[in-house]
Amino acid sequence: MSAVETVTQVSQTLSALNLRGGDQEQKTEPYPYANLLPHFSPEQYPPLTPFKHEDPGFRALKHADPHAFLKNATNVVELTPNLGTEVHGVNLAALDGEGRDQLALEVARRGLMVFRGQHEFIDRGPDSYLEWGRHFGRLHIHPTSGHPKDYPQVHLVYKDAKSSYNFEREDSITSTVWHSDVSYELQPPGLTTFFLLSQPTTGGDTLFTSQISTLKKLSPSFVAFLRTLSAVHSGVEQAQFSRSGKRGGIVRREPVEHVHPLVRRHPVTGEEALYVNRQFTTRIVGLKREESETILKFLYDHVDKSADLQARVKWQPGTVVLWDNRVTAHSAIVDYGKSNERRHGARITPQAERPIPALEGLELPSL
Ligand SMILES: O=C(O)CCC(=O)C(=O)O
Ligand SMILES: [Fe+2]
Repeated sequence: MSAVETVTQVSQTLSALNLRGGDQEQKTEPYPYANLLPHFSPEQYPPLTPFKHEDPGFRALKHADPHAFLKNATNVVELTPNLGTEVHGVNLAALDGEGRDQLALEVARRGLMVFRGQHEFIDRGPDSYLEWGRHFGRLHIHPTSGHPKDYPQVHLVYKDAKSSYNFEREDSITSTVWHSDVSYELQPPGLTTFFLLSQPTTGGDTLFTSQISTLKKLSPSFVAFLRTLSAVHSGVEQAQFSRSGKRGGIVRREPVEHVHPLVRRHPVTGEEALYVNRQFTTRIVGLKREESETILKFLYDHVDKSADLQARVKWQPGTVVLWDNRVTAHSAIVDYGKSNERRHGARITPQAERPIPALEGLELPSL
């Protein structure tokens, strides 16, 4: 083969490869949720201000049949005795105001609800997510997380081959971090909606636990003591994690710390729930450091190992999950890292009331 022939053959091979590359590109579908990819605007937000929260669950209490929103259900399964109901056949996108109120009440009662087949809800897009969330309360804007461009109220979780905006700890043996979302806020979230736009073939389930049941496991005299306590919840570590370059590296609102009762009462159901979590609770007010550390460690260990109080959601395309952030805790499971598949989730996070102490009149010191 002459040098010219060799060059011609090489260039033909290259153009064939290019062509194939081109073909491949044409065949690769554009990502349908590209408009919802994480965006890290450098915008700065002022501190959140207090507001009056009116819980939608109260309205449902007055309804003759608070389960009317489930009338089209084809299957309703209790995931565990302690928390979680899975529903098939109900289209969340079609729920009117009364239906949404009833949903809020049922999520308060069951802690967690999993709705399958919600493609319409998910595909309606971000304006519809905001309209949905506003029914339940003032929408929280996360101080550090990524959000779809122009929609700061939509909190995103995201991981693919190139990037990860999860709250992961490379220096830990576990990805399990039980938490109640943004509990450092003065008025942390209540009825919370979360769904995946993209998910790995396997893995990436989400764990939930009932903080009502966690409390019920403890002896009455210990619970009576816990009711007298309050604890500091801090957003400082999350902000530092972000400032260190992880999770987009943006802090849009200065981190805050607030004191909440260790045992809070749900405003609608009246149930008492443990309200501390390993991610954000830093110390119990008024106790010596060692006492605070020992009690918190005991409570976190109790949550960690109480598999009998937990439910695990396995995601399917079209799954929408709702939880009551006041009476549950949850954790992502990051077991899919090696597959390099995309996991992309969106959360709509209405804030609720300032946590109500189970012990009436409990003094909550301001920091
Ligand atoms: O990614 C998950 O499974 C849970 C994420 C999470 O904790 C949240 O969005 O609040
Ligand atoms: Fe969370």
